Amino acid sequence: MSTAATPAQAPLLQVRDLHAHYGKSHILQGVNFEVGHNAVISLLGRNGSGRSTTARAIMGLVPPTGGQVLLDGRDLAGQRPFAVSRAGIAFVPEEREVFANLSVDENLQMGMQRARNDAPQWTVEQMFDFFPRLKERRNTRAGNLSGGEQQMLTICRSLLGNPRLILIDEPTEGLAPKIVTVVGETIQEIHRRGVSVILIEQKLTIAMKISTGVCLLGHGQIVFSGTPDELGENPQLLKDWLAV
Ligand SMILES: Nc1ncnc2c1ncn2[C@@H]1O[C@H](COP(=O)(O)OP(=O)(O)OP(=O)(O)O)[C@@H](O)[C@H]1O
Repeated sequence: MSTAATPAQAPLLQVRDLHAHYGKSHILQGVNFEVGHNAVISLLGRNGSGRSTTARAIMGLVPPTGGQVLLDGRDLAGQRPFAVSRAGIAFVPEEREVFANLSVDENLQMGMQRARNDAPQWTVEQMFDFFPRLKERRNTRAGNLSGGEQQMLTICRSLLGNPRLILIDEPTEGLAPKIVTVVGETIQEIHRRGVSVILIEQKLTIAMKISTGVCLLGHGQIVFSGTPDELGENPQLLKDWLAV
């Protein structure tokens, strides 16, 4: 009996030679990286290195001027943000996105309604388990929440949409250390549930702890891809491309 080798599974997301401009400024100059199924990839780099622009170009919020964004082999580059989100990529932007006039509960219901057609993977009660503070404030208008609470709510609403990949831009920016830990644990739980994550993060410690892979962005290109351990063994990289 022949024992044909099983073909290796293609990555969930392949970003290939991605370019983006703001006016005449050529910000992304051929970004290449991959995100596997069930991976947490941290995108690291100095301020202004193009991490947010990479996220926005993947989401179609900045139209790419070249390259591909392949989700399971299907090119999403140049599609509208709504289509990218329907295809299974959710975005949690740095500036928290909540419906300010709706309660916490109503915001979460909105997330459920925007879920892709697959069997729902998450419930509102689970969101409250992640962030009990949101449960306490479930009847509060989202506009009256603190910045950290709004961040939690934005993550929960995105998850309820049933994404295959969630892109989170600087989730811990401006949060108290205790909340930073909770956000880190939540990302680990998202990962355990089989959803891949791209994490844009300034705090190297948390990125190194929870990521399966790290990519360093410099001058609009990926200058290093590897495991957190490989990056940790290369202090010169950290010196050259991160402010550490
Ligand atoms: N809307 C915009 N119009 C023009 N230039 C922009 C715009 N947004 C970002 N830039 C410029 O593009 C470059 C990359 O910015 P980007 O926000 O992607 O960087 P970043 O790595 O996410 O850093 P930061 O956390 O500081 O935003 C920077 O030089 C920035 O000034």
